[in-house]
Parts: sequence; C-alpha cells; structure tokens
Amino acid sequence: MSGPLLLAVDGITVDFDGFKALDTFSMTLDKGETRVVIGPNGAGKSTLCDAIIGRVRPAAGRVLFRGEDLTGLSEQAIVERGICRKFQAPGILAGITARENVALAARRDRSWWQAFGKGIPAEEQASVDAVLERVGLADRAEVKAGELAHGEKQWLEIGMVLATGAELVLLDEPTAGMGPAETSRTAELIRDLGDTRSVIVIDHDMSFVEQLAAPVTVMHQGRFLKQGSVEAVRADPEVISVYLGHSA
Ligand SMILES: Nc1ncnc2c1ncn2[C@@H]1O[C@H](COP(=O)(O)OP(=O)(O)OP(=O)(O)O)[C@@H](O)[C@H]1O
Repeated sequence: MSGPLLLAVDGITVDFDGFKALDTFSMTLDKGETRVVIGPNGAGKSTLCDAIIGRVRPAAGRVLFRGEDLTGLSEQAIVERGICRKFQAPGILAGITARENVALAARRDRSWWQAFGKGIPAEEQASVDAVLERVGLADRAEVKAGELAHGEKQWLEIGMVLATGAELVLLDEPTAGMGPAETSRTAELIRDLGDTRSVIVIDHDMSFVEQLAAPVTVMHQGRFLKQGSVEAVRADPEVISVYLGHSA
C-alpha cells in the first residue's frame, strides 16, 4: 500500500556533450510504492538512477526526496538521506561470509572493520539475521559470499541495501543473468519489500516485470512515454512500437 509523496523527479535533463540521455523527464513515487521502469536499450533508465543518487548532475530540473531538493548534494549526502542503489554487478566482498557482508553494510561508520576479527556486535546480530531471513539466505549465512550461487549473490546484495536502512531502494536489473526459478524468487523478494520500503526496479525482462505486479513507467529516448499497469502498457500501441515490438 502506498502513502504520501516520497520522490519527485521534476523535469530533469541530463546532457552528455549535447546528447540528452534524459530529456525533461518527470515521475513521482509514493511512500511504500514499488515502481518498475522499463524502456529499450539506451532509454535512459540507468541515467535516471544516476541522477537520483547524485552520480550525474542534471542540466535542468530537480529531484525532490521527502520534499527536499537533492540537486547539488553529493552522492554520500543523498545516501545518508535514505536512498540506496543496487547495481547490476554485485558489490559484495567475496572473502567474507554472507552474514559479515550484511553486517558491514549495516554499519555507516565502518570503523569496526579494523576490529572485524572480534565478530559482529551482539546488539547487531538480530537485525543482520532478520535481513538474511528476509532475502532467504538464513541457512547460507556462514558461507563465503564468493561461494554463493549467482542468484544468491544478487539476493545478498539486496540484503545489503536493506541493511543500510534506506527508505528508497533503486534496483538496476536485479535479475541479470538469472534463470526462471531465480527470477521468480527475486520477484517474490521484491514484492515482499513493498510493506516497508519504496522501490524502483529497472528491468528488461517482461516475465519478471509481470511477476512484480507493480505499476510500470515506460521511458523512451530519455523521455517519459507511458505509465500504467503491466497489462495496460503491454497493450499500448506506442509502447509496443518503441519497446515491446523490439523485444518480442
Ligand atoms: N557517461 C556517458 N557519456 C555519454 N553518453 C552516455 C553516458 N552514459 C550514458 N550515455 C548514453 O545515454 C543513453 C542512455 O543510457 P542509459 O544507460 O541510461 O540507458 P538505459 O535505458 O539504462 O539502457 P540499457 O537498458 O541498455 O542499460 C545511452 O545512449 C548511452 O549511450
């Protein structure tokens, strides 16, 4: 269930040497909402995430989070305000366990890294365990992250994003390289996040998008094209011609 307005992307343009990767693009997201963003290759989806998280600077427009204008803030400052992004490539540390990765992500100051051999502070164990449970890795907690299966690594990274406590989670192609069973499990996991987090998911895979059962925003050439249910966008002639027609 969604609540009041959380994020407003307000007419942003991102210009790479005269090429507009985003062109006066706008969208809003309510608290607790899950939104899927789709579009053909080069539509500007990753650039949208970059602009929200402060990795690229829009030439025009604003991004408002809980009413605050994020324009001009550093990526670190934006993360501190409660937005966290999971990239396509996992950012886990292979040589430590799944549990230790989650514990590390939960720590903002990271100063305890030097004292890592002493283990995870007792008061943090419960929240780390809760995250591992949530992403279905409770029984894999003591496995070195590098030894996890591909899908498990992706779920671990989603767990690490959750452990940061971020209110808004950006997931860029979370099912990249997954088979159908792992993809379904990922959809289930993301649907479960909906009760506590707001989520923007970028993906190409329409069977995954269908399983998410969330409203879809369609981008094309850096612009907003359509928004609606999966069924509505799939049936939309404009969407079919720019996107679905190409991927069918
Ligand atoms: N740093 C950059 N410099 C120049 N052009 C860029 C840069 N980053 C992205 N682009 C271009 O901007 C456009 C949008 O890229 P973006 O990666 O946001 O698209 P996308 O929708 O995420 O695509 P894909 O589905 O292939 O990941 C593309 O044409 C890309 O080549």
